[in-house]
Amino acid sequence: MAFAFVALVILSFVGAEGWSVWQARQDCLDSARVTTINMTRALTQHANDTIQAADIALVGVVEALENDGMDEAAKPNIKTLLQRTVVRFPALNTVSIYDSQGRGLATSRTVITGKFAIPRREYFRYHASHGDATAHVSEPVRSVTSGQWVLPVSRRINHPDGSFAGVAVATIEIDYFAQYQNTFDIGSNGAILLMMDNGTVIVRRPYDPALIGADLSKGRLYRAYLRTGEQGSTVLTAVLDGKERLYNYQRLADYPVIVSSALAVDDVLAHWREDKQRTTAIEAVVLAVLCVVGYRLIRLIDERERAQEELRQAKAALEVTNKTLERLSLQDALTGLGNRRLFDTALAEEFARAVRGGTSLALLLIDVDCFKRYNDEYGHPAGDACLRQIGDALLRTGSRPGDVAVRYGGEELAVLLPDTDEAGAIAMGERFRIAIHALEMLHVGSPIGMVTVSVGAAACGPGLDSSSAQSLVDAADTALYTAKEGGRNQVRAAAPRITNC
Ligand SMILES: Nc1nc2c(ncn2[C@@H]2O[C@H](COP(=O)(O)OP(=O)(O)OP(=O)(O)O)[C@@H](O)[C@H]2O)c(=O)[nH]1
Repeated sequence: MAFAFVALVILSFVGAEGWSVWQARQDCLDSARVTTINMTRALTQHANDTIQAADIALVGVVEALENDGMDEAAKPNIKTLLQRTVVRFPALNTVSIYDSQGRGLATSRTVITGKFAIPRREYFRYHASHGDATAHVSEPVRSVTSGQWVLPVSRRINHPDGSFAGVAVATIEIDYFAQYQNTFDIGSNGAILLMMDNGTVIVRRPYDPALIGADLSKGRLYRAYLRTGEQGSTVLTAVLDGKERLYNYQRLADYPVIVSSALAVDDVLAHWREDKQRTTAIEAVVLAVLCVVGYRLIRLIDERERAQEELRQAKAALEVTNKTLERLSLQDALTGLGNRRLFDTALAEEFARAVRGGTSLALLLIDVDCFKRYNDEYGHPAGDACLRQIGDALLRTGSRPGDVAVRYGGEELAVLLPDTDEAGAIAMGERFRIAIHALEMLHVGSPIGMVTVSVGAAACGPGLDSSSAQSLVDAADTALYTAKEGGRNQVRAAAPRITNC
């Protein structure tokens, strides 16, 4: 029972613990998901605003060029316009103008490090072949004017007749995005990614220049993006570093760029794990105390129940012993009949019952005839044996269950007969006398040579006064005396005065 209790407590604890661990893990991941959603939103807004700033700058530049022309005379003004534009939009690295052949016409930069021409650039070829007047965001490239990694945003410049006049390009330093990414707390294993919507990396945190321009279109995150659409969340193990992360991603509304932020599952759960270890240790101690106390308590209850059971058994044994002792204390050891004590108690009870119930009560006093001579002739032990046989005969000679047969004293026996009148008492006395005579025990000292008894019978009926019990005994004794006087071996009733009382 105590072990069952301990097992039950431990099982309940483990079950509840398992459920709460799962629940707490889910809660942590849910709140991390909200964090990544908010981060992604801020990063998306920032990327959108930055590209939009470049686009707005280009709109002004292209408008001015298309209105004022791009000939040699306009060049100084163009340069000033470009430099002012860069100053107005701090996100911009450079704003440059290229002619229809891809040759550099003007740039906001004062120093040009590379070859100032872009005929092979993807965006140049795009604008040369597309007449649309929208901004074009290209994959990151190394700037031809500064050599830095930049994100080009470009617009087509048209001649008045709508033919291709060249390209205006505003570049945003990749570092500008990287610095903004660094303002977020993503733990030691989180990640932020800005990529083209074809899977080409613009910049990633942790920063790695080797990753700029890398193709992640085969990656799991990109595949998740393709599956779910413009935005979503997912838990993935990154191919780049093998870390399991909770990702949130979103495509910019106006530009072909995707932003993703991610927190490592290990980082997310680290705090919780620390707390969990602490609380689990405390819970384990409490559980252990509970088990020990509960175990001891149940052992004590068991022991108490055992002690109570032993006590119950001892009490039952005692009751049996008491009953035996009580029976023995009321029994005559020689004849097995009741003893004088039993007679006195039974007489008082039966007499009271007869008074209460208005019934009759009879008493027989039975005395062995010439027993002194029997003893003298056959010896005292033989006398004892004779008395035993007489006792047996009394018990055998069908008295009613309520009758009480006792050894009244010495060789004198008595039988109390409830609800019996004088006639009944005489009849019963006769039956006893005959039964004893029928034993045919030799007695040379007796007038008829056999053991016989004399019986004195007395009875009393309704209207008794309760002090008359002794009168009944006296009457039976007198009757017995009369039987002896009358020659023994006979039944005599008491004088009418007694029996009709
Ligand atoms: N063996 C034996 N004898 C007993 C016992 N109790 C009484 N006696 C004897 O019974 C005898 C009774 O003798 P008495 O009272 O003189 O009467 P009786 O010889 O029977 O003569 P009557 O009663 O007149 O017929 C005595 O000798 C007692 O010793 C007993 O338990 N065992």
